[in-house]
Order: sequence, then C-alpha cells, then structure tokens
Amino acid sequence: MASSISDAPPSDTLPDALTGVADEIATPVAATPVFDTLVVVGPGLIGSSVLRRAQQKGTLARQLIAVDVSPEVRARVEELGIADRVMADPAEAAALADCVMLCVPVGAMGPVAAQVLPAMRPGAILTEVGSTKVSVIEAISPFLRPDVAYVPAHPMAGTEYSGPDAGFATLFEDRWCLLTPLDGTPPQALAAIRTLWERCGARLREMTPAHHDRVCAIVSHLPHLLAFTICGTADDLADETRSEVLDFAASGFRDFTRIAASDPIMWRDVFLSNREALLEMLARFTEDAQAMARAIRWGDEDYIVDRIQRGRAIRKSLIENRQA
Ligand SMILES: NC(=O)C1=CN([C@@H]2O[C@H](COP(=O)(O)OP(=O)(O)OC[C@H]3O[C@@H](n4cnc5c(N)ncnc54)[C@H](O)[C@@H]3O)[C@@H](O)[C@H]2O)C=CC1
Ligand SMILES: O=C(O)C(=O)Cc1ccc(O)cc1
Repeated sequence: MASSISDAPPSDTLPDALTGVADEIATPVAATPVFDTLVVVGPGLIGSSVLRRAQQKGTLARQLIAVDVSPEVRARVEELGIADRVMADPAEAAALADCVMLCVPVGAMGPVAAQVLPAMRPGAILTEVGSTKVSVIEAISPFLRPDVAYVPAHPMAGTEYSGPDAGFATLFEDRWCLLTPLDGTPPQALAAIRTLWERCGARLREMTPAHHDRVCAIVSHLPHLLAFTICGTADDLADETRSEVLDFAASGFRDFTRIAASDPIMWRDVFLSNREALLEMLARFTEDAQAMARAIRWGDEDYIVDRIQRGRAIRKSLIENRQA
C-alpha cells in the first residue's frame, strides 16, 4: 500500500523549503494521489462524479474501486469505465482500501458502515457524503473502530438526476463541501479528506453536525419539501388546472418541477433523518406564509413589498457570489 493516512499529503502546498524552488523553475509538479485505493460505495450521481474526477485528475487515488448493491448499477459502471474494479461485496472491497467513501442514501449509511468497518485496514479512513449529519453519525458510530478514522462530509452540489449516468467530473467545482469532524477525528485524516475535496474543485467549510443540519434544513431540505408539496397541490387540482399547468409551465412553477423531479428514496431518507431541524424550519416558514396571507387579505402593501425585496436581495447576493 503506497499511501495511508499518515503519509498522505495534507494539501497541495509544498513544504516551505521547496516553494521557492518550485516558483523559480515554474515546472508543474504532479501531485501525489491522496490515497492509494479509494473505494466508492454507491457510484450514483455523487459517487460517480467523484470517480470521474478522480480518473480525470489522477491526483485523488491510484486505484478506484466501485461497489454497488444493484447489479444494473455495477454493469453500467463497468460499461462507463469509471472505476478500475467493480465489486458487489462492500467488505471485500473495503479490505483493499485506504479510504472508503459511502455515497449511498442516508438511510443506508448505518447498515453499509456495519458491513465495511470490520473489514477496513488499520489506519484507513471512512468518509461519507450524506445530506444530513447528526443521524448519519449516530447510525455509523456504533460500528466505529479506534484504528479507523471517520470524516463526515457533505458536498453541497447535485442535480435532480441520480444514478451512475448522471455524474460528471466538474460537479463539485466552486461548490461548498461541508465537513463536520468529530472530537476524535485525527487531523491527518481530516487533512486528507480536505485535500480530496479541494482536488474535486470544492470550497471547504467546517462546522458542527447539528449546525450543519439546521443550515441544510433551510437552504436545501425545506426547498425540496416545498417543491414536492406545490407539485402535489397542483396535481390535486388536476381537474381544474391540468392543461393549464402543462401549457403555462414556463412560469415560476417550472423551477419547482426541476427540484420535484429528485429521487424519492433519497429525499424520503433526508426528511426522516433531519426530522427535528426540518420540522422547525417548516413551522417558521408556515408562520411567515401565514403572515404573508394576512398581509394580502388586509392589503398591507408595505409588508408584501418588504418580503419581496428581501427575496430579491438574497438572489442578488447569490449572483454576486457566483452561486446562482
Ligand atoms: N443528489 C444530490 O444532489 C446529493 C446527494 N447527496 C447525498 O449523497 C448520497 C448519494 O446520493 P446520490 O448520488 O444522489 O444517489 P444515487 O441514487 O444517484 O446513488 C446511490 C447509489 O447507492 C446505491 N446503494 C443504495 N443502497 C446501497 C447499499 N446498501 N449498498 C451499496 N450500494 C447501495 C444505489 O444502488 C445507487 O447506485 C446520499 O446520501 C445523498 O443524501 C449529497 C449531496 C448532493
Ligand atoms: O439540485 C438541487 O437543486 C440541489 O439542491 C442539489 C443538492 C441536493 C442534496 C444535497 O444534499 C445537496 C445538493
């Protein structure tokens, strides 16, 4: 095994003694791969994007192994040629890895961790990309070992599509990747996972798992809940509006339908595993929506204009930060 968490390069930064030399001769130095063998369990949208990036850059891992429970997904990953090996047994693959990245739906994280952790090598790293953190960490924790580091991560990048065909190498470029290290997370393991995501083009931010879940409840989970709900409401009104919805879908409704096309299993798991934070944000949203209803009922122009202006300001600042 060429690399383990102790000798993986912590970042792209050269040691001080070498930086001057590198500047002088200005020769690009090929970075050593962060890992020798990276196992991606669940090569769907996110997992296959990591594999594609790793293949394209060659600086994430020397060898790439994909594992999936679905024979169709395994066959497709073979056809796409985005991994060096495709395997069915997570434990068999994990025994070969210095990093195992779980990219399965959040409800499957605990059961998959239970399969891979006993097989992992001492010094190897377990990481995952789940959209929620508190309950995923709780689900994985009972199976953790003192000689395997665990680094929870969440790339804030995706689309409404899923599966191995949906991934692409640039998915994470200029997107945030949120890291929620635990008290016991070894710094070298954290540094190696930081480097992996930096080399995927992501910007990194560290926070606690609980803070992560509250932030994601408002910026990601509630918007999905609203999109699924508004599409359901429109569908319930099908007798009255079906043809109009289809005819006039170039309106605001269209933007909701993109999000509402997302994978049902993934989002069922996200909603159930971030129950408390999501219900809190939904309650606040409901209060605000009721306040808007009241303003409309009583013709409170100032309130209505103020809320719309706040929405516009958020959009403007996203565009200025190139996030939209
Ligand atoms: N879709 C998105 O936009 C984002 C998703 N995430 C998170 O990433 C994870 C993966 O999401 P996607 O890539 O969208 O899902 P996906 O549905 O595209 O891929 C998931 C893969 O996991 C496999 N799988 C499911 N259970 C398994 C098991 N027990 N053992 C082995 N493989 C199994 C499925 O067959 C599938 O190939 C989820 O935890 C999700 O919350 C994070 C950021 C963005
Ligand atoms: O497609 C969209 O609009 C998304 O919001 C993608 C996304 C989905 C889930 C995540 O945990 C992070 C990003």
